[in-house]
Amino acid sequence: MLKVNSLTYSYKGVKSKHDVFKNLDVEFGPGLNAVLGPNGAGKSTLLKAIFGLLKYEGAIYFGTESITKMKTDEKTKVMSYLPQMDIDFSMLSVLEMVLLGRLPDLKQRVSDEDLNAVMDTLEALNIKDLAGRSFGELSGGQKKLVFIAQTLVREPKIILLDEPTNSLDLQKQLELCHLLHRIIKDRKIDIIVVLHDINLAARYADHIVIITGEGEYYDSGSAKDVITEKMLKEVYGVIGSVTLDEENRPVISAKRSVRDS
Ligand SMILES: Nc1ncnc2c1ncn2[C@@H]1O[C@H](COP(=O)(O)OP(=O)(O)OP(=O)(O)O)[C@@H](O)[C@H]1O
Repeated sequence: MLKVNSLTYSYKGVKSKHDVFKNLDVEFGPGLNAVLGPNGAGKSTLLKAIFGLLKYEGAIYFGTESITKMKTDEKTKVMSYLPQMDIDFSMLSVLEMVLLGRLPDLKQRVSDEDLNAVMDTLEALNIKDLAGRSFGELSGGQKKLVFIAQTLVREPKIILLDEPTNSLDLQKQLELCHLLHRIIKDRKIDIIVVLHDINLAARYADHIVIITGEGEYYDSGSAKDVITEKMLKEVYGVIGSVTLDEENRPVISAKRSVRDS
């Protein structure tokens, strides 16, 4: 699976430089990986680095292959990526938007295989009825599901999703996590997902990576091992309790910020 070795990255502006990571080491596990951490920790930056959108120091490996050294077209075959920021308007239909997800493999003519893959993905996300609608007219949550479909319609080895549950209602959040599990099982791929909902991560993730507000590695492992009252306080600055549900998964109840006495 993916391994990040000694990742160092700073955003360089015209006047200033913002250090995000200094020698960050992270190892992901098989299946569904959740990346947790407070605002500004560097979660999106980590996904961008993995997908090759940033010039960083360090090395990222997929098994024994160096992702850092891969050419862009090789990288897009191995991975697909859903960024946090989506475009909001497009004249394309939902079907055409999702078809764009297969762009790296598309021939001059769209094949039945491409169309079937699009319709199967729309069906899996329960949005087949939107196929003919214009993307620009959809609600925020429906647009999000279309972008998720665009990411899933290809068949890469790794899928990177930055806050995919944002703007989805509760039922769709749960259905999406369930679907990700099904995809992992059916296609034998690995998924890395940035989440803010700790309970959702605890319920669905096979492996959790926690980054501090300073962009440092804090902990990783099973939900039961890493989601603790100590972690909530040290990483999120929150006083809360952690209990185990009937499936032995941690459930957090946040009580107050450490800043509020
Ligand atoms: N283009 C940029 N130029 C300068 N600084 C940036 C840029 N993008 C992000 N940053 C800074 O880098 C740090 C990490 O940002 P990043 O978006 O990776 O955090 P995050 O953990 O994904 O946050 P959030 O949970 O709020 O989405 C933040 O301090 C942010 O202000």
